[in-house]
Parts: sequence; C-alpha cells; structure tokens
Amino acid sequence: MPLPKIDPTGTKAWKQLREHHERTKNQHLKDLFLQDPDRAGRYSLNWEDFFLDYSKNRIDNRTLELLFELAGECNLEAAIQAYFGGETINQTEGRAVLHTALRADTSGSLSLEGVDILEEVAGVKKQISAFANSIISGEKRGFTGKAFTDVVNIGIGGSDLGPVMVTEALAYYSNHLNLHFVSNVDGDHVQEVLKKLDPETTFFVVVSKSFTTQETLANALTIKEWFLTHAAQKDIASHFAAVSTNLKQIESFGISPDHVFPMWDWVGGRFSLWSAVGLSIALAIGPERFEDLLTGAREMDAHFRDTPMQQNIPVILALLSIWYNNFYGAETEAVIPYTQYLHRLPAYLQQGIMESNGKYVNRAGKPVDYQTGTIIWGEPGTNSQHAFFQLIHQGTKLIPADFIGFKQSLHGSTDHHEKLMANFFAQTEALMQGKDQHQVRAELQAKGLQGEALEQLVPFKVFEGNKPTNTLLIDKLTPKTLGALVALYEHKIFVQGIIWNIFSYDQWGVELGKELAGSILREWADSQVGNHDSSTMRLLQIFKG
Ligand SMILES: O=P(O)(O)OC[C@H]1O[C@](O)(CO)[C@@H](O)[C@@H]1O
Repeated sequence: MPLPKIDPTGTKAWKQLREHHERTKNQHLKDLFLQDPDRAGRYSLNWEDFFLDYSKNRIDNRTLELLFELAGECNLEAAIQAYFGGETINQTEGRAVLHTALRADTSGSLSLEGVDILEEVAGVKKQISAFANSIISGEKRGFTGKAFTDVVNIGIGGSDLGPVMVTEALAYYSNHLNLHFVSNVDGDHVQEVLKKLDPETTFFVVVSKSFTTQETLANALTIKEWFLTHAAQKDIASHFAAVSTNLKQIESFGISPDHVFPMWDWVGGRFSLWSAVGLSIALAIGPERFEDLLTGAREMDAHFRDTPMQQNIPVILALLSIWYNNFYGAETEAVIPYTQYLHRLPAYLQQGIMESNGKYVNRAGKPVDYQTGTIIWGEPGTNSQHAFFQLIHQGTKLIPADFIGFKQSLHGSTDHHEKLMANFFAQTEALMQGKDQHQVRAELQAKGLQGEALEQLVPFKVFEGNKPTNTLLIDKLTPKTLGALVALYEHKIFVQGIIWNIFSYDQWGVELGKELAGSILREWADSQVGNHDSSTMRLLQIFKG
C-alpha cells in the first residue's frame, strides 16, 4: 500500500495548531513552570536507560493534543506499519526501507519479493562476526605474516559517517586496532592517512553501496596503487575487503570473493551502519559489542512501533520539532551531546536528517507551501558553550536544542563529570529562565554600580530566556544505548517525513552536482571548453590558467 498523500496544512489539526500558536506564542516558559508545579512530571518519560524531559518546550496540554491529532490525521500509525512491514515506501526508487530488519530478531522471518531477508541478514552477520574475529585475533595476517594493527574505511556519506561516528562514540570499548577513515576526494585526506600506515599491517575496507561513487573509487585506487608499491598484486586478496550491493564492480577491483560483504537496496546509505557497512565498527569494538549496538536499536524499534504516541519518544521529538519548524518558523535545530565521544553525532545526523527531509516536492509531486527539513548543527558541550551559545541565548533566532547527557562517566572521574553535568543542567535552565532586568539591576547594584552607568549596562545583560530544549539523560554511553539513540533519530526522521508528506528515503538532490562535476572532468580530459554560464566559465579559466 503506498503512503497516503495528505497535505498536513489541510488537516483540521494544522489549522487549530495555527490558532493555538497565535494564542500562546507570547507565553513564557518560566510562567508555565510557575503555573504548573507538576510540569516536569507531566512532560517527561522514562524508557529503559533513557529519561526524556521535554517540559522546557513552549507547549501546553492542548499543543500536544493537537500535535497528536495532526499525526493521526496524517495516518502515522498505518505508515509505521508500512515501514516495518517492508512496503515500498521509498516510492521514487521503488524500494522498501528496512534498516529495521538489519537489527531485527533473525529467528523470525520477513519476506520481501519471495526472499526471507532476515535469513540473509543473519548470514551476513555471521560473516561479519567470523571475519572481524579473525582480524582481531591475528588469525588473518598481512602479506608478510604480521598481524593487522590498522584498519582503513574507504567510503563517503552513509558509507563513512555512520562508521566514523560510532567508532569515535565507542572508542572507550575499542580493541587494539587503530581505525582510520578516508572519505574526501581531496587527495590531502588520503595522503595524510597513508603517512600513518604500514602496508604490511593495514587492512582496507572499501565501502560503497553503489560502488560507483567517484570519491570512494578514486581513494580506493590511490590506496591500491600505494599498496602495490610495497606488495604484489596477489596480496590485495589478503589486505582488502569490500561492502556493496554491486558485486560485479568489486570483482574487477581484485578483491577476494570471501572478503566481499553484500548489502541490499532496501537499506539507504544513511541508515546502513547496522549492515556490513558497519564492518569497521565490528572490527573496532568486536562483533559482540556490534551486536549490542543492534540490540539497542532493536529495542528502540519496538518502543517506536508499539508504544502509543503519547509515550513514544521518537514521535514526541518529531512533533515538537514540527511545532517549532512550522509554527514558530524556527529554521534550525541544535544537537548538543555532553560527551566528547559523541563529537561526530551532529555531522552524522546532518546527513540522516537533511538528506532525508530536505525536500520541496510532496508525495504527489507538487511543491509544498510549508517548511520541511530542519537544518541540523551542533558540537559537544562544553566546547559549544564557548563557541555559539551566545547566539542561542541572546541572538535573534529561535533555536530549539536537544541536550544529550549521561549519568555515569566512562572513566569514573566524578570531578570532571560533575563539572560537565553541572554545565549540562545549567544551560537548559538558563535558556529557559533567562534573566530579567530586575535581576540584572540587583546584581549590578550588588557590585557597586549605580545611576547611568548601571542603566546603560542593563539591556546587554538581560537574557530573555524562553528558549526550548529537550533533555535526554541516559544512564551510560554503551553500544546498546548508542544503538537506541541513533534509532531514535532515525524514527524521528520517519515521522517528520510522513507528516510533511514527502519522500524521506531518496536523495535526488545530490545528483546534479555529481553530473556537472563529471562533465567538467570530461571537458578537461578532452581539452574542450564546455558550455557554462559566464561566472563558471571564468572560474574554470582562472583555475586552468
Ligand atoms: O555508498 P555509496 O553508494 O558510495 O554512496 C555514498 C553516499 O552518496 C549518496 O548517495 C549521496 O551523497 C549518499 O546517500 C550515500 O550515503
């Protein structure tokens, strides 16, 4: 069954949300907290190791009621069934969207075009596990008989961002293997990585769903050439593996068939870290912990699929984001993890969220007249506090933010962790409360200032507050909680795409630039001058001299 084509702005709930926004937009969160002593209890949820506090949002019971009605009118529940059931919800590419199957309990079955895909998933998981163990244990060795010490993941976009984000996030759990990532076609990237490597003890994993991506093929060839200056052609078999849906292309690269890991077209690149695309993750943390990552995601899948909207974390976060994006006109959202380990999470989510929901055409093929995909950005706290928090606190833009923190520190350092978490709690409190002119005056007077000197300073020191945040407080950063966290955002993307009436699982918008880069390269190869606009023409002339 195709996804419904419901214009969200035509729903009853949308109209009511507009009116409700008009009525409530000037309310201050500080007052909402004063009026309702139970606000924090009312707008928070406990699920497994997660505690979500969404009380510091500019909402009341009616806002939530209407947002849930909006989801209902957009047939969210039926869409969730279609998503998990393997319906062709990626309609423009004629594919199902089944990253959830990659972490499903494989003792069951899920048939797609007559094939039990869970059986296939289980087979590839076994292959990943055996391969990772043989490299980690030193059973598989390099061409001179030495055990591997380094692994290089060669891929870009979804074939890089997930593995790099997770291996960084779970560095605490990693083994002796040093992980490296080469993604950019900029030769400086690959050359800087190669400088650190010993060909005798380095294993390379080429990851590309299509195996046609310019960047990945260029980097893989450069690395192969470098490798062959130290080793023989036959040694490629013991130093390279590949992950792809395009098995033919891999053969021509010279990779040994038992080092080829399949993936499937029902897994989108940006949702693929759970598949063999996560091979470098399994190598870095071992297959058991990779399995824990999948378990966390599976538990979040079950929560999302089976929990009523009112207690459903991904649904609530998605609806709150729609509230700010479509009614308050907020254009961006910040994601601020309070752990250095998650420093690549915002970059990872940028692809997940912006490549999925950056669409201006609805499911009926018509331009939308409302905002879709939010712009995502962020950096870990506390570094971000000393960088861009000024603008969130006192700038002119409304920037809703997700604060992600952990109760326990992995290194058991209470001193650092308490300092970190004091900042974590203080920031959301400050963003919500602000500081009014009376408080500012009192503070300045206490410092001995008075008269004009005091009054001149007051406006600069006032914080309006009323800045919305979600707080996700998780027990501990583990493979399992990370898996659940990533799956949470995947489902948030899904819910928003359904309500915005767009297709979240294609990415046609990245093609034009690729095509034009290809034309320019062909023109250069043929020493021809192409047909470009005058600006591009001049730039090309300056570049070529
Ligand atoms: O895995 P591949 O096929 O090399 O693609 C890499 C990336 O390129 C894109 O197709 C577009 O940038 C992403 O969706 C994908 O993750």
